[in-house]
Amino acid sequence: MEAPVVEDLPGPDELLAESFVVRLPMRTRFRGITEREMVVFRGPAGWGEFGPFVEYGDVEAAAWLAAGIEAAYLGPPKPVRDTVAVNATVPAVDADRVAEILGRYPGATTAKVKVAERGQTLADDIARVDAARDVVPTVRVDANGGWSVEQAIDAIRAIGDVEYVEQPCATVPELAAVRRAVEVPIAADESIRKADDPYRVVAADAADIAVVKVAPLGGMRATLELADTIGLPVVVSSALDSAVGMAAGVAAAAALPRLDHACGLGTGSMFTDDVAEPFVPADGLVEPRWFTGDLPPRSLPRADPDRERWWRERLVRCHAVLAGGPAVRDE
Ligand SMILES: O=C(O)CCC(=O)c1ccccc1C(=O)O
Ligand SMILES: [Mg+2]
Repeated sequence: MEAPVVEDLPGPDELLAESFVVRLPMRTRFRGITEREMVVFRGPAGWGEFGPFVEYGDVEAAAWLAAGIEAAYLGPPKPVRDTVAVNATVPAVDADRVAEILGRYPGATTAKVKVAERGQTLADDIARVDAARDVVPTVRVDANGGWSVEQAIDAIRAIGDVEYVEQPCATVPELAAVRRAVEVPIAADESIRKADDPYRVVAADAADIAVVKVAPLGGMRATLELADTIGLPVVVSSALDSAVGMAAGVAAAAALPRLDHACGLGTGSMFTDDVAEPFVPADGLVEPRWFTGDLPPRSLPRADPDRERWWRERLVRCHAVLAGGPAVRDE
């Protein structure tokens, strides 16, 4: 794990002093989940989020805590733009639901459509992508590593023209093989977000675009640093963050010297409730906002008490990882 992002790592009690464990129900199943839980906590620079997916081990999850601490203690980096274009995100739903989902992203001209979902067929993917093409001019797809090289090549040819294909296969060599075989640009997501070495993607010529997510990369500044050194155009995307985590994603996107693609920062509309006013696009754009004041406490969607305990204990363990305590590894 990298060095802590703030000079003096605040203690776990301080992080939890003004914090809430929240549960955000989702409108539509996404990535196999129907609700998100996370901790939001307040520091001198505003609110930060700690919401690693529940299956992540403590070492991987510690990067998410580093990102939350950066938000709460350092605040956002200096922006270079006032607005960030966002894509609509379409889960692996039936084609007849696509228009309704796209309706939650007012003015968005780019849709990211999930494909290669287990239990579905290529025909389902094509129908879903075509339904999105009926509504927006630009469509990208995200397979989340669900295809073999052969399947990816066949599917990409069958799906036809798209802006790019995100993570068609699970591994870097597979991405490189697909990229050599097709004309369509390839974006790397998991190969950056979950990799020991995100630069392997570049060394292997495996991608045209890097998808970057602030929380798993350990913060806004770490994301800007990666974007600066990786030598690929980047797309900043959410990790299904609450409005507090989204603020950090939007802030990172707003601070990038160069940003050519719509970002995956519109997922606030997937929740039926949020910890603060969500980032809903207007004309396909979101504006940076930073949460420093009181969050509306009575309307906060709180998690069950046993889940609260689980999250607080998890935060304390991840804090120990950041503090460089006894060496721990995820299996
Ligand atoms: O990029 C987007 O449009 C939304 C974010 C998204 O798809 C996502 C959200 C949480 C976890 C993984 C992913 C992903 O890109 O695979
Ligand atoms: Mg992805």
